[in-house]
Amino acid sequence: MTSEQYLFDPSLIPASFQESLPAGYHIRPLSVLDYNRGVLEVLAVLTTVGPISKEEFATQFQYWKKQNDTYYVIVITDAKNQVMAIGSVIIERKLIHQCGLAGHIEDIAVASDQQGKKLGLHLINTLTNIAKTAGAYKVILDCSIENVGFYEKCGYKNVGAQMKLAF
Ligand SMILES: CC(=O)SCCNC(=O)CCNC(=O)[C@H](O)C(C)(C)COP(=O)(O)OP(=O)(O)OC[C@H]1O[C@@H](n2cnc3c(N)ncnc32)[C@H](O)[C@@H]1OP(=O)(O)O
Repeated sequence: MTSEQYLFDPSLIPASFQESLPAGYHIRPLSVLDYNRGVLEVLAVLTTVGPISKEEFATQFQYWKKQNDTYYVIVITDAKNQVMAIGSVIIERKLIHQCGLAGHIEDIAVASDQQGKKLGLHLINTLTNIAKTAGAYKVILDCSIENVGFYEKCGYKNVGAQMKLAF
């Protein structure tokens, strides 16, 4: 039997983050097998996902995996290993701050029927810790006005404006 392929080493998520989750839930790196565990359906609570084949999912997963130390996508699963929540932090390598690292939190989604159980808070705490452990000097994110209160509960501060040019 081959072992499951994760996006990054699961030991980068400290046991204490696991232990503080509500009973029956598990937090771990994205797996290539999560395609069949509802990961795209969870992301659809955030925005349009579009049709993505199993092959396209695997290709994206392998691309992320090859960019070592850059893409950290985590999921929270239930007791049946079905995906209930997902989030990412991308580690940017800068020139400023002496070639400093900045974490960018992206694409946070908790399944509609799982919201309000602190899964979002656990995602953000875990992603923030991953960025800190990687050596980032800051973590930033964009969100709607409606979600500012959530991120404040996670310890983040509202410090500016978001600019966008959509194509
Ligand atoms: C960078 C980005 O991706 S921004 C996009 C974020 N994602 C979305 O908007 C998709 C749809 N929404 C969701 O997936 C979820 O509702 C999330 C991620 C916003 C929140 O996740 P949840 O698991 O429901 O929140 P969680 O239970 O962890 O809440 C933690 C605290 O924040 C509060 N909170 C949750 N959502 C909000 C909100 N929109 N505004 C104000 N406070 C909030 C909760 O009441 C809780 O407070 P408490 O500690 O006083 O009880």
